[in-house]
Amino acid sequence: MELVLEGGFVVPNANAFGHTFRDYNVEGDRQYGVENFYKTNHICQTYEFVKKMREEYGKLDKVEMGIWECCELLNNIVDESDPDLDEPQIEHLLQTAEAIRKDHPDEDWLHLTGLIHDLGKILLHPIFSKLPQWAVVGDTFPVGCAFDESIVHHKYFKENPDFNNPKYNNKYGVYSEGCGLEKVLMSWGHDDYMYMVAKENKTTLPSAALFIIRFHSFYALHRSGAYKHLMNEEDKENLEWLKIFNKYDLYSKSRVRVDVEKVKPYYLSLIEKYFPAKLSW
Ligand SMILES: O[C@H]1[C@H](O)[C@@H](O)[C@H](O)[C@@H](O)[C@H]1O
Ligand SMILES: [Fe+2]
Ligand SMILES: [Fe+2]
Repeated sequence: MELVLEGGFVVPNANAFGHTFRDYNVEGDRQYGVENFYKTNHICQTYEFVKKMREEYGKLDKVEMGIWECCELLNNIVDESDPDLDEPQIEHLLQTAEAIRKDHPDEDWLHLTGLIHDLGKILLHPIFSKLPQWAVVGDTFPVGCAFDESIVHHKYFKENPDFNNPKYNNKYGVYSEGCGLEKVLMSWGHDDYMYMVAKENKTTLPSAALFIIRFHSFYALHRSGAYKHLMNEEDKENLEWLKIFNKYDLYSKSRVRVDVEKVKPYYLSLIEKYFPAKLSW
């Protein structure tokens, strides 16, 4: 009973644990850990915290390495916020990229976006002083304005200091109608970091790719349609690509293995096309 979409990527009806995807309410050890993760995440991600992290990690002075090198470093990293997957991250990157390639064979930029979208999780590695999980993974949301009800485990925001700050706890907060997501500070994590890395290292990927990387965990926007009042025209166009991308990011999380050595030459050629050989991280 699998649903077949246009080109050939088959959307499975269960995640790696045999549950429906993104179900934050099923009972079990994994879910317990995920809920605890969001509790800390929602309490600690404040406007001040995000500003500090963007400043520190925006320096990109931690290490020099290539894109593929980083993929390999992610080999032992497991994301504790994810209710659908507990495989090492490199599997997820290749599964996403390969699923996109099946349905959109000519959009090579989108294949590469699939491969690199989660590379920011390298912040969990000891070379980045091993940031805690709550500051790297999980869904993201704007800070500096009210936390929308559609964000997973919303109740934990009550303990976030910004929740009671009148500067931040209303619809627009520090932003204005149609100001553009470019200007919006998002909770700190792998998305914003990888966006900075790609941009500052002068990738030639199109703007839709950078948008996908930066906002792929922003489910309140691309799944629930919240925060639309902050978007500008360019955001609206890019959001369509993000929605296409999300299907592969989410539903390729199954136990299907990818033959790394077989697909590696193809991805190395894309990396060469869109990135310098070494990047500053
Ligand atoms: O748990 C997951 C995981 O951390 C993903 O990488 C992120 O993009 C998702 O938004 C999140 O729900
Ligand atoms: Fe992600
Ligand atoms: Fe992902």
